[in-house]
Amino acid sequence: MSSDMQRDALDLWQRVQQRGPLVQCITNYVSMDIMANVLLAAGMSPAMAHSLDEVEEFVRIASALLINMGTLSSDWVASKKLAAKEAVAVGKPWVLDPVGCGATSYRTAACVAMLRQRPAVVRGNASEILALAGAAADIKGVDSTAASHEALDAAKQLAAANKCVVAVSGAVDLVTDGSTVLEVHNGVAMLTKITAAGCSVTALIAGFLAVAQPHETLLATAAAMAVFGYAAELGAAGAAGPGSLRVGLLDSLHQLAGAAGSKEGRQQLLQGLKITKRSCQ
Ligand SMILES: Nc1ncnc2c1ncn2[C@@H]1O[C@H](COP(=O)(O)OP(=O)(O)OP(=O)(O)O)[C@@H](O)[C@H]1O
Ligand SMILES: Cc1ncsc1CCO
Ligand SMILES: [Mg+2]
Repeated sequence: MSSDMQRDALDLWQRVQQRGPLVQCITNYVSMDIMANVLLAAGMSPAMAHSLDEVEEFVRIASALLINMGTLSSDWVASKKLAAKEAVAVGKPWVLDPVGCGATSYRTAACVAMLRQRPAVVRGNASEILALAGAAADIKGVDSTAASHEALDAAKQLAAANKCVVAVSGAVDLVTDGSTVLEVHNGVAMLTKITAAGCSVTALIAGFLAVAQPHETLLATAAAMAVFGYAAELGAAGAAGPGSLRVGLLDSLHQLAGAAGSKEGRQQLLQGLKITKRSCQ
């Protein structure tokens, strides 16, 4: 059975396929390859551009911007701040991935400083979102030690205080604007064994925002997470482990990009995308 939310998510995915947004990624050394491949398989155009000398000009030609705090260093922080400021100035949506927030004081402070640059969406794992909200949080480097629901109050507080959407990834992804909470029930646990799966889904969110109206930000974020998780489910069907899941995920994303163009494909997507409104907000 499909709901209005499934249909709206499908509509956004079709818009992504029609427009093929250019997503500028200021990311980390680990995620560059898989992130670019995820965006390409999803029908978008990735560009990894982080030099202080060109970030502002690049933001102006991009459809949306992703800023990721992995493999952090001070020169990159300067680029990230400049790019975020330009994105806000020219009205391009930008998305923050606070990788490893809470692991060191330097990283936490850098993530909090980026939060002040007005991202449209923040997507992190539960430990990262707890730390970003200033809650006592444990994190194992860049890996979460908490479940998504444990970070729901922190996510709602962050979203309300910063007028943005906050997404917490996990077994169930939670997406909130501070009042409404959407749940995404797609994905497979083995995704946590592929490095930068979370980084890649955050880049996908940026691409969805490029084709969404500002009032659609909450659903566009959930839709990106649902498409990614559903592709992982399809890719996991024939996978022997994380290596073949990584390949299967890319192949399935490409299949779902094509599916947006046929009646049977759209039916498959309506059945596969599992987005619901959380009843107990
Ligand atoms: N137990 C699980 N079951 C199903 N899907 C999961 C599970 N845990 C995570 N996922 C999915 O895996 C993806 C990555 O989420 P995760 O929380 O692992 O991100 P992350 O910690 O930021 O990853 P990374 O730092 O490696 O990029 C998301 O799409 C999420 O829905
Ligand atoms: C493993 C790792 N270390 C810094 S960034 C990154 C990618 C997953 O977040
Ligand atoms: Mg991460």
